[in-house]
Amino acid sequence: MQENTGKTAAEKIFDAHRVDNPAGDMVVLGLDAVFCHEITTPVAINDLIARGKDRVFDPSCIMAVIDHVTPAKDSKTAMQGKIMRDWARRHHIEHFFDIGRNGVCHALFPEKGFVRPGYTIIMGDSHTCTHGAFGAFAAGVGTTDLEVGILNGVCAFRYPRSIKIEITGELPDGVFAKDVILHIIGQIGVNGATDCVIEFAGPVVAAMSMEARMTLCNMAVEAGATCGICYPDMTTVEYLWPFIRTEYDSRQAALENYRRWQPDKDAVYQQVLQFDVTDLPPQITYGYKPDKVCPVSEMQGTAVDQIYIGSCTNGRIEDLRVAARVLSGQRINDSVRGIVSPATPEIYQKALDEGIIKTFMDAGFCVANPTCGACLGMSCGVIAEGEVCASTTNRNFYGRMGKGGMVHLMSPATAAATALAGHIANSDLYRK
Ligand SMILES: CC(C)[C@H](C(=O)O)[C@@H](O)C(=O)O
Ligand code: SF4
Repeated sequence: MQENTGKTAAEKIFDAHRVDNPAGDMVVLGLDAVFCHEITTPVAINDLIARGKDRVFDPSCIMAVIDHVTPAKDSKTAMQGKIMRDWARRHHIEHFFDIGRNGVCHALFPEKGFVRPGYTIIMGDSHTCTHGAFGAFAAGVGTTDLEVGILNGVCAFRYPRSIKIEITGELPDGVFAKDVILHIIGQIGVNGATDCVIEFAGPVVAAMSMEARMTLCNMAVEAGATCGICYPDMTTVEYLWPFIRTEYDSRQAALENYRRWQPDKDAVYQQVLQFDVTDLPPQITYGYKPDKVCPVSEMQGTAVDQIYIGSCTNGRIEDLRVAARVLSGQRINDSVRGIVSPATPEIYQKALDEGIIKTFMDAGFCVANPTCGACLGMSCGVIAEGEVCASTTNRNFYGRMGKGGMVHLMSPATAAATALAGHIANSDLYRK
């Protein structure tokens, strides 16, 4: 622990939330929120019940959703939903999102205003790092930590080491946050940031929307990071304003307050890396690990069977807008099938209002309800053995979207262009 130097963003959050220092560099943090979904939470709930500890530390700090397989596809997933539902009712968990109001957790919870700069958040889900886009420390945890979090509102972590990644230059047309993060992971590798917090800094991040920052932070875990963090600024305040307007006299006042979660100038990093994205072409994965990354042009013409647009990485309204721009007025190739799943009901509604759903349907896409489903090969678009899916998701492990299937990760623009061509292709939004 550094005592006499400036602090990183994560160090500031840790120092403000420390409730105990059990041993060595372990720190027990007080939690601002515990997020829950129906795949990992029922295991924790059942264990707490078995141990006679069926309690929650503060129902107002628990946000829960049924999102991974919804509507349920079989008796097992129906039971997982039921356990969540009964638990939420029993403990008066108000922020519980069931069918009709449910969407992919990492898109839904920010949209509901549950994340704030400086917050500490845990969830039994590896992409909890997404919420660091707001300047929070948000980390995926296992069942034991989740149980302790639910019961006592605390979680033990090692005092964080941070890597600062400065993204400079200017993003070319048709190149997006997804291309940037794929490129970074391709360069630093799947272990490049193991057990570290990545701070995403620099002018390109400062110019990004909250949606784009979430895409960036979402894949921090694919480089091994505990969390990705973007610095809270006016973009953050603007996004949160509907939820915080009663707390602050002005946006400026909110910003002044949130600035304390930015790192100090003399903070000490394990590593500082720079990426100039001015000449970055659209990126794609070619193997079974997210660091097998190359320019889309190198994969041009590769056959695919299915195109999937959705997930906590790229199922937000901006993503659907970009894909719809590429598809506009055209039909996808007869040789492929397209599936789009807007990540939340609010995104779905916006996409309807803006005519985006019509664009997708006219193009020949199947519009699925908001759910993780196909992303982890559980429902709504599982691929067959030997099939290939062009996907806007975050994981390309062997069989991820279906046993024996292959996944290529890419941006929504590339996915839409691939759907039109019937094989991997750059979108015409990319002009170089
Ligand atoms: C089901 C859940 C535990 C899992 C995760 O933690 O990441 C899922 O969301 C995924 O993306 O594979
Ligand atoms: S959308 Fe995919 S990566 Fe994101 S939480 Fe769901 S299953 Fe995990």
